[in-house]
Amino acid sequence: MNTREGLAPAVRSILGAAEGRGGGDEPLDVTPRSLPAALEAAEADGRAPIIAEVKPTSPTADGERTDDPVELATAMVEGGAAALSVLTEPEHFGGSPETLEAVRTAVDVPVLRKDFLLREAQLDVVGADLVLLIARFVDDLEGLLEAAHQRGFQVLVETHTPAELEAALDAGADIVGVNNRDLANLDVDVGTFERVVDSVPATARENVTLIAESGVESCDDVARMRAAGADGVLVGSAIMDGDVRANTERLTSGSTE
Ligand SMILES: O=C(O)c1ccccc1NCC(=O)[C@H](O)[C@H](O)COP(=O)(O)O
Repeated sequence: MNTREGLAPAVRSILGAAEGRGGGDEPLDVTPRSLPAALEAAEADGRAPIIAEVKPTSPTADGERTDDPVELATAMVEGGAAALSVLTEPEHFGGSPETLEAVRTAVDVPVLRKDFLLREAQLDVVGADLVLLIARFVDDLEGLLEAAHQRGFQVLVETHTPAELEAALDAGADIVGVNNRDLANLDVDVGTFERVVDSVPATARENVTLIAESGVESCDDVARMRAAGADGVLVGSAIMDGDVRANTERLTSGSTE
């Protein structure tokens, strides 16, 4: 573990649970749907490149959404989402590997497995088009990134600081997220993406797909992330809260109504 110092109790609890979770029996071999291609296709089609997240609950959410995750996911795709993110973390986010499997079967867009993966065997629990590795929490980022790539996964390496972004690029990440949510205290500041991306020379980010994560609520927020260099914008709460299809449509179409 990189460091747990100063982490919010909820995040310490998430990591404790992640350490105790097992893995798969043998290495998976996945054939992924391309995230960069899906983001580009959305743009070419006049849609903002949104990765919509099926997040039944979270430590910062009020209550839990109990409707069928496959119906939610399908509504997100009908609303124009370029890709989906599906929580598989069970204890704090109400997700499961089975949910991801069912969603991935039902849709034809790339699906990210959103979880707190710490060890190689945990990659082998369920197939997905991408897996998330959080730079702050993974001890051997380069090793786990390579292990995921060997299985065919695309990898979204999540960062929050300039140092983490540089470490992700040094480790060979080609899809990098900047989380506007600080996992130390769960505060959200949508200026984080701009500051972190600005701190790294443009040449270092060439050929890297950049994803802005968390705290995006409005079309103005989406436009702001895109102007700062985001190739895709990952949105959870603002889509999960209310009519999922209408919320996705609003953000992908850029409508301000
Ligand atoms: O969302 C949380 O409450 C949370 C708490 C502790 C660790 C991680 C958490 N979220 C992870 C995420 O990255 C978000 O689910 C994702 O970026 C979407 O964020 P949002 O659009 O703000 O729901």
